[in-house]
Amino acid sequence: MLRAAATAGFPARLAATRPWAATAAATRVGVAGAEARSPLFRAVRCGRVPVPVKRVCFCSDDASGSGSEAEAAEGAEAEGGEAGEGENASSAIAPASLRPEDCHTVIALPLLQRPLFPGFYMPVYVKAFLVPTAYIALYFPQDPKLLQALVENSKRSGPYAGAFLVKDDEGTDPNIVSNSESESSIHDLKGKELLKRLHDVGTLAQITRIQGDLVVLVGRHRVRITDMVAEDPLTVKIDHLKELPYDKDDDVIKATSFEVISTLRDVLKSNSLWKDQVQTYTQHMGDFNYPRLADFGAAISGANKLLCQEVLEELDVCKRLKLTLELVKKELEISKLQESIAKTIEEKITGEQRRYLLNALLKAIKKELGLETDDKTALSEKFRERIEAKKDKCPPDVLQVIEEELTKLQLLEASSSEFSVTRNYLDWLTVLPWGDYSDENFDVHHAQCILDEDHYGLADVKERILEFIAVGKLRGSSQGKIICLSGPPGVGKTSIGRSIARALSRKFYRFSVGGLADVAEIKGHRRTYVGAMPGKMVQCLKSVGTANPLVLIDEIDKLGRGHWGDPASALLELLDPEQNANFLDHYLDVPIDLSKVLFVCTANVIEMIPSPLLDRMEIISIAGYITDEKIHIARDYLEKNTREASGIKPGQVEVTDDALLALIENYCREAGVRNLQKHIEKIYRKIALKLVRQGVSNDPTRDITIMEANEKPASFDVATKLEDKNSNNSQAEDVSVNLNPSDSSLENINAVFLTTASEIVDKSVEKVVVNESNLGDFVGKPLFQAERIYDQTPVGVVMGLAWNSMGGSTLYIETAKVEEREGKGMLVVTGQLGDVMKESAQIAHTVSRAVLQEKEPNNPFFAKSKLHLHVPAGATPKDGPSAGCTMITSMLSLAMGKSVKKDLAMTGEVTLTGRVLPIGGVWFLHFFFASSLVGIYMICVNTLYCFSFEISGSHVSSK
Ligand SMILES: Nc1ncnc2c1ncn2[C@@H]1O[C@H](COP(=O)(O)OP(=O)(O)OP(=O)(O)O)[C@@H](O)[C@H]1O
Repeated sequence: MLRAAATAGFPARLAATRPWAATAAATRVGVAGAEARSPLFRAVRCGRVPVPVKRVCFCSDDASGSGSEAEAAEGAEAEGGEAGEGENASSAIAPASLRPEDCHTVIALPLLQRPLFPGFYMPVYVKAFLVPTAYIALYFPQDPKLLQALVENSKRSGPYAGAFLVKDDEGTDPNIVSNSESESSIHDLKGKELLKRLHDVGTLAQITRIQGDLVVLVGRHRVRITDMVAEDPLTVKIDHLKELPYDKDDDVIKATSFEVISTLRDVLKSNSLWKDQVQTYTQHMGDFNYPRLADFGAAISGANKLLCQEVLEELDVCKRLKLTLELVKKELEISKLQESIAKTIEEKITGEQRRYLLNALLKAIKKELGLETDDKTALSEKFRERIEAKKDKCPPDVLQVIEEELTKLQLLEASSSEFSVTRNYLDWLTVLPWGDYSDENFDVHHAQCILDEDHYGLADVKERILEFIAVGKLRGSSQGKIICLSGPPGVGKTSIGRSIARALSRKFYRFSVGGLADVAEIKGHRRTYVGAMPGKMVQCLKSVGTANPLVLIDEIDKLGRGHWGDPASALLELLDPEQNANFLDHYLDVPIDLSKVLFVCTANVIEMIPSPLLDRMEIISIAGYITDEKIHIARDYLEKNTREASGIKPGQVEVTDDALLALIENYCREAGVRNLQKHIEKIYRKIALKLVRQGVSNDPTRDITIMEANEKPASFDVATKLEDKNSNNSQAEDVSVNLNPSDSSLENINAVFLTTASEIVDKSVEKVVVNESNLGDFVGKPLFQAERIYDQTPVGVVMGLAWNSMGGSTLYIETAKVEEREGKGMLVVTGQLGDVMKESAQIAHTVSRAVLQEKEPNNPFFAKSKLHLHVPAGATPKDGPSAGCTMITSMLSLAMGKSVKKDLAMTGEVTLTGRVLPIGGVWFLHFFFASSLVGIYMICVNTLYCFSFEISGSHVSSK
């Protein structure tokens, strides 16, 4: 098997990619002084063509004919001797007795990778077994017979063989390194088949040594195969080829050779690898001549084998030089590319290294100058500084924990995960406002002002808050209390919480517990968890920076029921004044005093608040607003805020009282004012668009522009302008006309002018008026229609009151007689009534009968009449017992033939004995009905009434 001679000291990689390099390494001899001796090397290094000097050449030189055979043999022996130093001397080849020119029959050696050039060495291995690695099977087939024949042949007739490049299989890319498969296939070929695969032109190679399976060849001159003599090993007849005669002084040849040398020199400059090779080769090159230069260039280039074979086959020296020039030029390009790649990579590496070094240097310098300590020390110092300021107020056990953690921090590796856990823990511990309380303001008048400033009405609520402040003033400190504001959405619970904080000069923090299911949100995670965080209360203290803030816990009635513990119980610990002086957060692991925190909770429905929590709270109910209050809130608070927020000036818009009333009655009937606020915002957005479309800009810079225009010394025809401004409102900027620099009373004129200009700006805008008639343009069609369907309620029809999701509404209860006959007394009900309401209707029927019996004992109406009771809006399901008294009144009205007052509505459950039960949420209904239907009275309040009915004139009503 065949192996490249990648000898020690020469990288195998290089041997694989540049066979000539491997050759050089295998044949390296002492090169000291070679550079100085070699004319070609000097030529290449200096860029000048040296004068050809006759000298003894290492190998035969057919082209120049210089050097005797004896000398060549001597050189070969010297080489062989040196290379084989310390090895078996019997393996050395005896000096050739036969002159190369006399050698006409040679063993043909197939070369797979590159042709052998005259004057160059090529080591080959001839092995009897297959080496599976393609990369070392470079030059020679494995063939025991061949090796034997070569040895015998060299002893018998002379140490010569023919080295011929193998042709590629058809369709094979010559640029792709052949694999061991194709190599092994060539070794299977014998005789003519092998001959067919060889290039005709090759090199007569002198076998300088055979040592074991290593055969060292040196190229002598070109030969051509003429015939086959023997098949195994393949022996061929050859013709000796000589270069065509050429003129040494021919300009083209000279110029081409100069260019080759100059290119070689350039390559040499950029490629240090080449320098080595050139040194090695040039010392054995012998005299300089053109054909040798061409061979040299081609041989050391990394060109593919076909291009090299082309050079080998070319006998015209000038053409050969040109071919070589192409190859070395390509080599130069590759060399440049190599250089740039190397440079880029080097830059990248050195850039990073440089930055690293500079950073390290900078750190060291800063440390040396005391400008910066290392990370750990800096951190510790930061934490110590923070806690130093609070040392007096901070509880001793907390100080001890901090100290321990700081010591631990110093011992930990900065890159360890525990370091970051400790650092975060210390960060939280030191940032909390230990014992840091804000000064409270117990001025009742001041608080009253603030509460009135922020909210209209709510007298009870404000009174309760003032009481709380008064107690705080007398005690000297306000105790941590839990106030719970309950009421429908949008009645101002959250905003009152904010106002209380402002009134007391406490910091305000709000968090919602609606849907909160994880106890860790309140109590924090244990520090051992990845990404652990303290609970909401600790976060609150960090964010407000004082230990006595007002904390608003929103939507407490919507607290979730968690899988990870019970949030309600956790909240209990937080809110309970008995427990919260030592509130323990899982993350912080040291007790925090929350007893000075004022907790305000909000809830829509207090029934939904867990009872242990409710037990500890002081409930303040906010019922909702009646129409009158809503108008005030809308006018004085919502409209004002919205106008400012939308950048509209007060003079540019007017929303009439009618419009506000219509808005409240037909669009925003709910208890709160959030929806009303949204509608007002909608109106103002539309007005803003309208104003901008009219070309209005409330940008203050426009006024300044006008003022600047007036600062010029100029006179102004005020009378004319005043006339003009009324006739043309869009000319605010055109006021600097009729300027007369000679006018003496400029100041006065300018003053008038400024007033005029601002008036023009104001007057140029058409005021937008929103009234009842155009309200629909701003907020769309009304959502609610008037519920009154009778101007005068007929006999058997009574207005009732009902509760719904919007708060409440009125509904009519109608009773009609279907037929009257003896024994037909019965009741039919319709109107999607639920079971409770149906039962209520039956009760009403019985009670009515009893009442009529009592009032008009002779009236047989109920005994004889089949009645139909209907509650209109049949598509809406209705249920509940509270329509009892309304139904009785309706039936009695029919029975007695007397109508009910038109402005009378009622509600209340009636027992079978005729007693009216208290109604839940009467206050609620009161507000709605009083706000929506003027003149309707409620007859049932929270006290227990005995049912009676009154007939006044032609009317009937219950009492
Ligand atoms: N009496 C009032 N005077 C002035 N503005 C009020 C009044 N009541 C409510 N508002 C305003 O109504 C808006 C809604 O109030 P807020 O958000 O406090 O309602 P809420 O009761 O907390 O509602 P929810 O239960 O949905 O949280 C706020 O802009 C608030 O300023």
